[in-house]
Amino acid sequence: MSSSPSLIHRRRKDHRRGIAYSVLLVGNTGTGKTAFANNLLESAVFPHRYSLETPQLPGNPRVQIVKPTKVVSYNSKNGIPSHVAQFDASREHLEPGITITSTTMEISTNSEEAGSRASVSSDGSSSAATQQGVATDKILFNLVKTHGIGENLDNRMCFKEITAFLEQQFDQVLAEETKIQRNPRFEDTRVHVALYFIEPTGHGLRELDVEMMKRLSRYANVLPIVARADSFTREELANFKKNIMDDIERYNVPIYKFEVDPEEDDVETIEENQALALLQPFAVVASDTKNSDGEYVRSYLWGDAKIDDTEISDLGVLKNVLFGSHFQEFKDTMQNVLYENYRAERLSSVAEWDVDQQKAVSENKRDSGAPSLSNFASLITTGQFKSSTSLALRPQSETPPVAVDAKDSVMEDPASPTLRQISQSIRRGNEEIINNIKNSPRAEGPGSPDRSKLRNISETVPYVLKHERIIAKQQKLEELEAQSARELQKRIQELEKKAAELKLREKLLRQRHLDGSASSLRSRYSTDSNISQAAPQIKKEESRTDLASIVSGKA
Ligand SMILES: Nc1nc2c(ncn2[C@@H]2O[C@H](COP(=O)(O)OP(=O)(O)OP(=O)(O)O)[C@@H](O)[C@H]2O)c(=O)[nH]1
Repeated sequence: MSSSPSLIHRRRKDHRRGIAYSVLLVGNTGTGKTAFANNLLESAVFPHRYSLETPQLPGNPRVQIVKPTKVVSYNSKNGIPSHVAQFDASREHLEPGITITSTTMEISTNSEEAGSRASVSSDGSSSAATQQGVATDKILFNLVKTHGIGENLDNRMCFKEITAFLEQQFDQVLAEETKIQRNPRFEDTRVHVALYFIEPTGHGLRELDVEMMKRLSRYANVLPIVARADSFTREELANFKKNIMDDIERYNVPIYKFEVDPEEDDVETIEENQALALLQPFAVVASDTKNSDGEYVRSYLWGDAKIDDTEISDLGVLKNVLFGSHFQEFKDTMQNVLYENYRAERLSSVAEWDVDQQKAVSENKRDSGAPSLSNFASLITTGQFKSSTSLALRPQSETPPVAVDAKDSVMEDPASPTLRQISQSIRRGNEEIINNIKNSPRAEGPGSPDRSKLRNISETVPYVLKHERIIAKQQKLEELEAQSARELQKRIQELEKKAAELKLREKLLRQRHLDGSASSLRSRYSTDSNISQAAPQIKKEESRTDLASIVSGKA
């Protein structure tokens, strides 16, 4: 396929800015994501949560930070979006829910490295750089990291925050694509690869792992990673890897598999992919310590282990897969499979709103040529458009059901007639439009109704997406407010309980004080020595009864 001049122009610009590539590190807290990120970049870019020192840059002159770490999730305290705040690793655990951060770096590769690192793609052809006909020397690398997974009592919030973030990156590209006038400075931040760090339990996958990987795989190529692999003996590691892969098969988790196509792939690619498939899940050992030779090592009581040693860690292989052999493959799969599916679903849903609106207008015998924006506005005001109903296909699940909160279950309730109706009519409407366009060449005329429907879609999409984001933020705020109200209520109850306890104590003390005065009175005025001896035997319970009756009874 020949490239148009404008496409070539855009590619040249991309080349100048660097090829955008995003990797997401997800996993429970403490699984070694930060150490791994620093090892991946061979540079102390990221501070650890427990370390108060900001890392001294750079260990690696080829890595330049273009945009420092910032919070990109909508995570708020007092209703102020935290993405305006700078990220502070030592305070991350104080935030509710989880935090997602993004750091953009420019990785320079000299021509030799560009040849070896980013040249061989899965189909044996040359990759990103050479396919574009220019020598690549820059990758605009966006590293996204999650913080705080597994720290909350209820981890359901994590799923929502991560998928909302990934979805938002897709939406931004979709909105940009449908604009008549595109922004030449638009930055594509869609995630190409998600590395999911599995805790080294030695057993297999947990429900959280299965659910998280399933959700991630709708938006990115997911690679499961065995974290802190030095926790195992050789045999234990082999067993753990096997258990993980068995669970992935059993629960139908659509991770990225290094599959081969004997008809398409050359022998070398087939052998490489087969070896990588056998190695999956990659087991990594990470460290922030360097030995005197400048190599990253983990120093144990019994000696040092080099983290690049392929005998003990798959880190080197993984690096090569990410930046070398599968660089282009990951980009292509995300764009051509994951994003395209998402886009088709999204546009279908928007098309349906338009179709419904036009139907409603024609039923009311009004002009059906209303502009899309007003269609959209009326959808919102009439409540026909429910932003929270994402119609993207859910992957088939055999997972044991994970409890979802009430709002979720309402949103995703298959029995919900509105959602089902919307979904069915979207498909019908969309198929109809596509069929009409395919079957009738005349329909491609500038004035045809299908053409105008498509134009309406492209005009409507950015507004729909923007509205959805506003609604999502509003929902998030409401959730946070509800959470604060619950916490406040709990605190009030605790304080009331404490106050009651204090009151009781005060009463007891006063009683005891009165009892003390009574006994001293008795000892002072009583002539009978027995009475004064009996007085200290008054029990605590008795002290609560009427002092006068005790005194009169015993006197
Ligand atoms: N034994 C072992 N320890 C590791 C490994 N990688 C990291 N660690 C240690 O594990 C601890 C946590 O590592 P981090 O890299 O901060 O973990 P993280 O996943 O980024 O943690 P959060 O920032 O809380 O999400 C640190 O003490 C690391 O030195 C590893 O491969 N093996």
